[in-house]
Amino acid sequence: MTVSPDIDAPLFSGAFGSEQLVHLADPATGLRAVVAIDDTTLGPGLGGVRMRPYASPAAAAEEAQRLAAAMSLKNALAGLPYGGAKSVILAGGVPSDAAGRAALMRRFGSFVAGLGGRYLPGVDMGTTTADLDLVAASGATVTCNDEDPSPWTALGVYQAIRAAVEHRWAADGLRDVHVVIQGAGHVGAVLGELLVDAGARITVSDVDPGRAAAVAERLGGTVVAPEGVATVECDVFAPCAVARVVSAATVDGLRCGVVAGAANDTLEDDGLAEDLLSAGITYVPDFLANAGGVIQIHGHLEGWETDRLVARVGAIRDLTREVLAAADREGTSPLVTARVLAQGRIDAARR
Ligand SMILES: NC(=O)c1ccc[n+]([C@@H]2O[C@H](COP(=O)([O-])OP(=O)(O)OC[C@H]3O[C@@H](n4cnc5c(N)ncnc54)[C@H](O)[C@@H]3O)[C@@H](O)[C@H]2O)c1
Repeated sequence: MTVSPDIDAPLFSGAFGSEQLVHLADPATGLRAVVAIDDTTLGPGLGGVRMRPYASPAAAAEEAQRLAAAMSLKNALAGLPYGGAKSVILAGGVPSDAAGRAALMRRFGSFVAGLGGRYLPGVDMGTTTADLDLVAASGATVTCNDEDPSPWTALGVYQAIRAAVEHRWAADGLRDVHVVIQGAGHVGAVLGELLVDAGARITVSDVDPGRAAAVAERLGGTVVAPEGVATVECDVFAPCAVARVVSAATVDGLRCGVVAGAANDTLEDDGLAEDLLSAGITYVPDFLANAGGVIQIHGHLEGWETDRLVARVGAIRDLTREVLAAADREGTSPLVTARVLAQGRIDAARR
């Protein structure tokens, strides 16, 4: 039998890396989307809907898969009953008018409903709670609600920073600790408040200079230009803006003792965790530090009181301490330790 090269050729490197990879297309509304369900061992795949331009459909699928895999680790490490998933909508085909966008979101919702609850979508970069209401109107179960999870994400990052500072310098609290916050948005601005309330000193950077200035003025911090943010001498660098801030090009320029922030995909590749270790920089894995938002989503679905939510998000501090101590003992990077812990929980549930 001859196999057609077209059939035999791999689609792209990670084509079979997810439990389920679904390509959605609806020419009538302009919808082109990919849903990556990474793993549902612990429960339905929880993860946001991202909408942005992609260079190619393969690039969109690869991003969905990579982000979905990170969601599996995040949910498992946080002890939540969810697997990991993510979807991306290719912005190139999305109509610019409100009615066209609404029709596309409804169609996306009907596709997601057809997955039978295996995927629980929420808000992510480029989508809003209004979009997700339309997705829900088509029968899909969605996880977002009117409460913005960002303050809870900020609280989790704050707890991770506290733990990392205590671990790194055997310090008691954050008094006079200098934290550089990249991104004065929903998470960064609240994180700044928590840090300053705890006695820390902050430097803020944002590509929107007005936003950085407003936060710095309100909290008594200073502003640094976006180009220079990663090389400021400080105790803690907190990336709360874009992905892949720590890269082969930037890692040698870092002048901090700790990297801990909200941005997903902080490291350009996993090997950089070893470089940070060799440079004596304590790295808190992003999927550990930024889990406050998914904990809030779960708490909302379960009807938790605020006290319970504060305690669960606060537990990120203990977990960070455990991960950093175990990494030291094992002589590995915290990324490896956190990943092994999260994967171990998934594997144990699978048995
Ligand atoms: N919001 C959440 O609950 C949550 C949860 C998990 C992870 N995250 C991640 O945390 C990060 C921040 O989330 P957010 O909700 O605060 O986003 P946001 O859009 O509200 O804020 C991001 C800010 O970063 C700024 N920015 C963009 N590029 C920049 C650059 N190169 N240098 C400096 N500033 C830059 C933007 O102008 C904006 O003010 C994102 O990477 C997001 O994926 C957020």
